[in-house]
Amino acid sequence: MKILVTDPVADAGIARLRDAGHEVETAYEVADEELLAAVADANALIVRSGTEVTEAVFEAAEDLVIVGRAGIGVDNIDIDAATDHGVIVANAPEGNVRAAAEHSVAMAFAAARSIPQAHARLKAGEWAKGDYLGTEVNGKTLGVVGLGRVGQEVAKRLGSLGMDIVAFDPYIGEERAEQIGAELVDLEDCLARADFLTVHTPLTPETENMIAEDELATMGGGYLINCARGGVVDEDALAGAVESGTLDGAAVDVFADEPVAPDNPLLAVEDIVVTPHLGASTEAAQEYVATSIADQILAAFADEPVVNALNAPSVDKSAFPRIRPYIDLAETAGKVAAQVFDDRVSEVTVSYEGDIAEEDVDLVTASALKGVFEPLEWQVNAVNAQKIAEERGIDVTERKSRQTEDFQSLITVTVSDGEESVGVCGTLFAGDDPRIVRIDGFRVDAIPHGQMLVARNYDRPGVIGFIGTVLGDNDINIAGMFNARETRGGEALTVYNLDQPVSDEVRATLLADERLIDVKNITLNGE
Ligand SMILES: NC(=O)C1=CN([C@@H]2O[C@H](COP(=O)(O)OP(=O)(O)OC[C@H]3O[C@@H](n4cnc5c(N)ncnc54)[C@H](O)[C@@H]3O)[C@@H](O)[C@H]2O)C=CC1
Ligand SMILES: O=C(O)C(=O)COP(=O)(O)O
Repeated sequence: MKILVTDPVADAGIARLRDAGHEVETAYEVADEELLAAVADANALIVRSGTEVTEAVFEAAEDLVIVGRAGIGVDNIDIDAATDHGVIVANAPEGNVRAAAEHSVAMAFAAARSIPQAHARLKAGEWAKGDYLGTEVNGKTLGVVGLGRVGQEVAKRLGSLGMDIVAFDPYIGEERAEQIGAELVDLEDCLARADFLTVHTPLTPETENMIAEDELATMGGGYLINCARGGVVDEDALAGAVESGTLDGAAVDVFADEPVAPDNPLLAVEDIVVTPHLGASTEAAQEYVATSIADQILAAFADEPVVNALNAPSVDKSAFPRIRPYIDLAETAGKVAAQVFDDRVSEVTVSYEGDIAEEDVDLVTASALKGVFEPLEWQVNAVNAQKIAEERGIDVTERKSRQTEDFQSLITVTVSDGEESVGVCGTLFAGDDPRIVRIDGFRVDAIPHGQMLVARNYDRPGVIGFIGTVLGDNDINIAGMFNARETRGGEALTVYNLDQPVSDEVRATLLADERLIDVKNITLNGE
């Protein structure tokens, strides 16, 4: 497999991929056509914040399985487009949290004690001791906007240095805030009370420019620190507020456009400390995020759970071995159901009975949908199956029951057009041997494999012989068969394993016999 890396990541991550036998290619600072050309034959792409992963990238990269973000923020990745193209997007949300928190604390001190400004003057030979009178954090109030992973670590660190903590985060519980000693308040209160305001939200349509002129005026003094994302704080407004003395200073690590343009207003203001997006740039953080992304890419290649996938059903790693065989079984049952039904599907029900009903089955249901949709020739995988169902107005229902009649675990995929329906039940013999045990109510025992034929016929003497003769005359070898009937002389269903598919012509010959009701080719993988 080929992995393209377009932002610098730690060697340890690259080595892990190469050691697993994959080809890793680096192409830094590529964009537009160059990026599209580089990614065209890639199976995985690794980025940090420097690469814009747009819809065009997913269109150009037909074999792409996963985009790994070696870090947290994914605002540079079009996740909807990834989902549409069935590509997993995963990040490494833990590895650089401490690095980002420490940098935020460092930036608070840098701004409050004018460290970079004093440093520059001293290096230039000037002893400007009298020009700097700093602010202590001890006894002051820290306002945290976004009390997530990084925000909490900053709160803990600055709390231990004697600061009172107020926080604005509509999506965090009181209890969690209390545990770290933060008082949850509304944004207005947070701004008004903060001597230091530190921003730690992701960049989303909701947070874009959430701190602008009015909000800075509400602060009315103190320091603003932004080590989250440029674009959350309005750059012109911040430059203006510090320049005019509305704020005492600011420290900014992230910018709306990176690399930052020389005429960015924040660069021109003496009391704004800036760093070039260094929050995650520590050895430990980079090693952690690079190896975490490498592991997730290897998992994706092996069809194993991708632990930090942002657009795919997740599953607990320890539970995965238990559900793994059911993922394939559900896909098979879905494929058989769709091919036997052969009509417009508007409803899909996936039912779980027995032991499997106790598991987290999101991935199994997605796999069943993949099976249902695949014969219809849509580009489907477990990442986009649910979304495709939604977009096409197909109702998906999941049912679970711990009770089961005959099997330890049973999965039934039922497809319907709102009136007619076909259900296909699958189970695992001896824990890993897949069997189809019911098709449209008929009890069968079919090994789902390769090319199959499902024939519906009236239970009359000679029918099976007739089918065998027609197949034989046409050089189609029967590898196995199973016949089931409702009642003597009633309807019957026969499942054949064949060595090759039945042509339309042969099908027509079979259907010309009045004893036959229907004949369906079923194509599965695994030949
Ligand atoms: N400068 C750097 O190098 C680094 C920057 N980051 C950035 O720091 C930010 C925070 O990262 P994490 O803490 O890991 O994310 P997180 O997802 O753990 O926390 C974000 C918090 O923001 C809150 N939030 C979302 N919308 C909000 C809104 N409208 N108002 C108030 N709060 C809101 C969420 O509820 C959540 O608690 C991200 O933007 C990330 O990209 C992270 C690491 C390094
Ligand atoms: O992880 C994040 O969100 C960061 O902002 C770090 O960005 P970087 O990997 O240094 O480009």
